[in-house]
Amino acid sequence: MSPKTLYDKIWDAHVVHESDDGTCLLYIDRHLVHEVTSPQAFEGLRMAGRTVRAPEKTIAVPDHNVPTDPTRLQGIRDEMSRIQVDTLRQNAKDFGVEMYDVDDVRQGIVHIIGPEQGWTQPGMTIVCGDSHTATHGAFGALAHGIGTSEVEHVLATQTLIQKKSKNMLVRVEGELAPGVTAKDITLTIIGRTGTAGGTGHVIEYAGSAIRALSMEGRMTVCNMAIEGGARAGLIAPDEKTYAYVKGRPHAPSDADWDKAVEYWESLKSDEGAQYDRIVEIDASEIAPVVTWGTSPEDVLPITAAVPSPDDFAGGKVAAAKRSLDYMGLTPGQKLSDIEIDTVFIGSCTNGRIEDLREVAKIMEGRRVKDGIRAMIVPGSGLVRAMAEEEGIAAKLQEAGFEWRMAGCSMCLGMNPDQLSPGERCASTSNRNFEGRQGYKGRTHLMSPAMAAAAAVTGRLTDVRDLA
Ligand SMILES: CC(C)[C@H](C(=O)O)[C@@H](O)C(=O)O
Ligand code: SF4
Repeated sequence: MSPKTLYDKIWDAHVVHESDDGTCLLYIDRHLVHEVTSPQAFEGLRMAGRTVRAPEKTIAVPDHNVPTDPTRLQGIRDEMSRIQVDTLRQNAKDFGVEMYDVDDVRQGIVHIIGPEQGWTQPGMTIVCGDSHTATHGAFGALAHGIGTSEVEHVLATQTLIQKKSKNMLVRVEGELAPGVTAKDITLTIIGRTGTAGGTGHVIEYAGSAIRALSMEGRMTVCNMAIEGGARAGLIAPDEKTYAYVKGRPHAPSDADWDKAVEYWESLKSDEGAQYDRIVEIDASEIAPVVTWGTSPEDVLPITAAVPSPDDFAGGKVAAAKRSLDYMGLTPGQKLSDIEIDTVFIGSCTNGRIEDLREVAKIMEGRRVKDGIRAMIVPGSGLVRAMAEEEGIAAKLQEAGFEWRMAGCSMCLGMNPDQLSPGERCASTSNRNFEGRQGYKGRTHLMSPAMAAAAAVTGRLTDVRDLA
């Protein structure tokens, strides 16, 4: 048998049928559903008189539209958002799908609660009507973002029609320098390969720097695979993965656990497996980075200066000009001189407990600069509860942060947490597109540590320089 990649193995284990043109029907192990991309899918089922094929493998949670202040418990004021969340509630009830509602401590961003509740496990196929489903790949699960018509197909059949992607390997070897985190790794990769670098591929992240990351860090890396153009991101499971999954509400237990681990042990790319593309990165060369433009590939070390359109070629010249204009930046300006108005810590990229601990560590003995709006939005009710129990929440509030309830929040402008026109934000989220965080809002992507440093000084700041 020829050597297989991790992607090949999970793929092969889930093919139900293959057509002559290579189109496959894949069995889906887990289906995560949120309020934005599911209403028409459930409506389609209803009109066709169908049921949900495997409600026990389906879980619903509202996250994008929910306000993150406690008033949401009295009902959502915005009509569109209220209708979407009410519709999810009704659909979950009608079709027998479990839902973590806004008053449930398990509620949170769909990609945070999947792993947290043990729904996400190695070797599984996982889908969600959301592009950042790639996050779950950190467990060695094949996790695809899908569209609403596919959501309907999966609800009805528990299968997905897919063509196999190519294999891409991103190997990050060596040790990270102090102040450099998983977010810097994933942004640096996209800076290097571009937002189209992974097109048509599933990326497997490997190498000693990836192995050294916690599960939280690995989720941060896989979360942004989609920003690098890939169909999914994957990391082979290991002892850290098993330790994270073990004991979670939906994880296998007792004899099932042993059987599961035995299978998970086989989920590694074989020696000699072929990749269509290989990218190698030296971890020791990665710096704390920020984005300067309106694409996640616009990445530079914080020690650099704002580029000039002349630094680019082809279509990128005009794109850079437009970006700089939108971002209100001048070529040659030092990145660390850029003043910010807002700091957002949260999202499915960096809203986990480890991220909040990192921020708390940086804020030790420091305060949010006067006049800066800084908010922390835990990725789930459980992350929030854990941070409160550990005393992190109180410390961060004392340091000047707002402490919110779980949701996508300011990661995208679908709920009340938004930037005003022209406002500039140091953000731990994953997209810096025009208007992403609010009309004419300006986003700089970075790690939680770097966002905390920006909160202290009121400008983009090298976390290594904090006095
Ligand atoms: C609203 C949803 C469909 C969207 C996605 O697919 O990613 C959102 O989560 C995002 O991050 O832009
Ligand atoms: S936190 Fe942001 S990126 Fe993640 S699912 Fe929500 S809107 Fe999408």
